[in-house]
Amino acid sequence: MTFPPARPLADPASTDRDAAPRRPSRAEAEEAVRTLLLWAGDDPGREGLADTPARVARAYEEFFSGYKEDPVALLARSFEETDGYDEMVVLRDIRLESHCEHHMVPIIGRAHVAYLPAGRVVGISKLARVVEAYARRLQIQEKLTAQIANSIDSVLRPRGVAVIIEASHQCMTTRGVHKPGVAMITSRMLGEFRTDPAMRREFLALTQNGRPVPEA
Ligand SMILES: Nc1nc2c(ncn2[C@@H]2O[C@H](COP(=O)(O)OP(=O)(O)OP(=O)(O)O)[C@@H](O)[C@H]2O)c(=O)[nH]1
Ligand SMILES: [Zn+2]
Repeated sequence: MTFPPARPLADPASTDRDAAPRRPSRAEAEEAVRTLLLWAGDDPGREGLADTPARVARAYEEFFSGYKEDPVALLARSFEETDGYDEMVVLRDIRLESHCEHHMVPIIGRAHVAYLPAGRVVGISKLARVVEAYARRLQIQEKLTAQIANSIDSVLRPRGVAVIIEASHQCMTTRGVHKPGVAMITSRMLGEFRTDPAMRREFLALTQNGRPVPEA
């Protein structure tokens, strides 16, 4: 099973007008940044901005590197020698850096991920890498939360998966409604986390201790 980008980019050589948009060249991306600099009211030719289009293109490669990641491959390697360990595995406070798909500005926060092993466990860094693979795309928080939980569920087939994301959206703090300090909290509970209130309570007790959400 693979989780490709929502709509894969077309082959650059394609002439099919109905195909998905082709990936532009780096030069075209830099030209687009120059246009935005002009739109902002500045002079892209002045010294301080001369290298900015190239820097922005590089930054975008980093911010949106998740499109190249395959979360299924990240989770594919699991370990069965656990001596029957079947309690909750929780990764708390995974730093989350994403970008909102409406305004392309940062979403900053943290994610908590848990699962209930059914015979197999996965390297813990891989759970953090799955968070990163989906976060480094254009997102809304609800979809990000669901994608993380669904991919762990479908690859690892555990007895349950729980994901909570607490994040601050720069599109709400630095523009528009200007409401700093507001945290958006989303969760997705699958399997026993959904059906067993005691299991859910234990996960919440382990992860929710009232610390403030990092500011965006
Ligand atoms: N549900 C959800 N909404 C989000 C997320 N990130 C940003 N938004 C919201 O998406 C909405 C987009 O609304 P629009 O009315 O199209 O955009 P806008 O005119 O810029 O709206 P304002 O932000 O209110 O100025 C805004 O309310 C954003 O706050 C997210 O992760 N989940
Ligand atoms: Zn936004």
